[in-house]
Amino acid sequence: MSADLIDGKAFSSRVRGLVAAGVAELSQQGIVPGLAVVLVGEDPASEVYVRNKGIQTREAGMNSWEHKLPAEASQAALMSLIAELNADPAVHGILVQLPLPKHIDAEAVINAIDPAKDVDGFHILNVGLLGTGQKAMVPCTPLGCLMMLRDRLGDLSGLNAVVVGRSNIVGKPMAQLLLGESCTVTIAHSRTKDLPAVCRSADILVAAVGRPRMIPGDWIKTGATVIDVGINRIEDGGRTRLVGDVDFDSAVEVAGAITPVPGGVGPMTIACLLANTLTACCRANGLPEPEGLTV
Ligand SMILES: Nc1nc(=O)c2c([nH]1)NC[C@@H]1CN(c3ccc(C(=O)N[C@@H](CCC(=O)O)C(=O)O)cc3)C=[N+]21
Repeated sequence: MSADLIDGKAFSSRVRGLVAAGVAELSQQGIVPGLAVVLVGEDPASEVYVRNKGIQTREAGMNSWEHKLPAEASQAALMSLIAELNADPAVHGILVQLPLPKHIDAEAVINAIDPAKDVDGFHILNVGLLGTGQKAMVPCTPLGCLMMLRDRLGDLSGLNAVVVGRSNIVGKPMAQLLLGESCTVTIAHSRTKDLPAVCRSADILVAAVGRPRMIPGDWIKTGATVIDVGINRIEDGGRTRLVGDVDFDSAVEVAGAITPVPGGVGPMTIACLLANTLTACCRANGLPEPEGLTV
């Protein structure tokens, strides 16, 4: 048996099409959504990623700004940039690329962002809104995963969902979203007892641990839907390539459906960033929210 592939690349291009249509509608009222991305320091991988975001933002018809600060930039300099972006009515979304250099208090920076412009959904206000089932800005990666799950499975209620990984960025918000869909949710992590057995109980398995190919096929229930959030760069015969947290070759034999890496969750993350920027812009202007792009 071989699992169906959940094509995140194709799905993300549909999402970006919906965003572009929403942006075009807004433009008739003279409104252009804008996303500001802040990058501190010069990590080559981050720069590639930030450049891709900029390209896709402009392709959707939105304004895009990149603010690059040197690695040694002070906390105060970063805070004053955030204050400027908060006050700028042309900026509807603010993303501060993580991780930040060690001398910067990342929590303080994130919580200084206007929650209405927090398109990453990392501000404590948005975390609390999501946790209490209220309208929030939802973190992009979990939002993209949920879109793919709904598309594949329709109603998720009553399904056993296991999220492996408890990060604030993916694991915890993913679990909240699945609970909101009435799944029975387990958050597993490095201290979980008998992780293989816990994973085998999952109808929906979301892997977000950041350890290359950690989850083999024999941890997966036959027919399960597997969402692989991991994007790990590994050495393979002198070359580097990307692999997920799931051992794709063995998992594909057991799962009912699985996201590949690359071409799965990654492209959906960027598409959802654009979706959140459109949503933030609509809310800022008191307009109805785009359909199919929010939870
Ligand atoms: N505040 C903040 N928000 C983020 O959302 C955020 C961040 N900081 N810091 C870095 C991580 C990383 N991240 C990725 C998104 C898409 C791909 C992506 O599209 N990957 C392609 C492969 C790209 C390649 O070939 O390298 C894929 O999976 O198909 C990768 C990585 C968002 N992040």
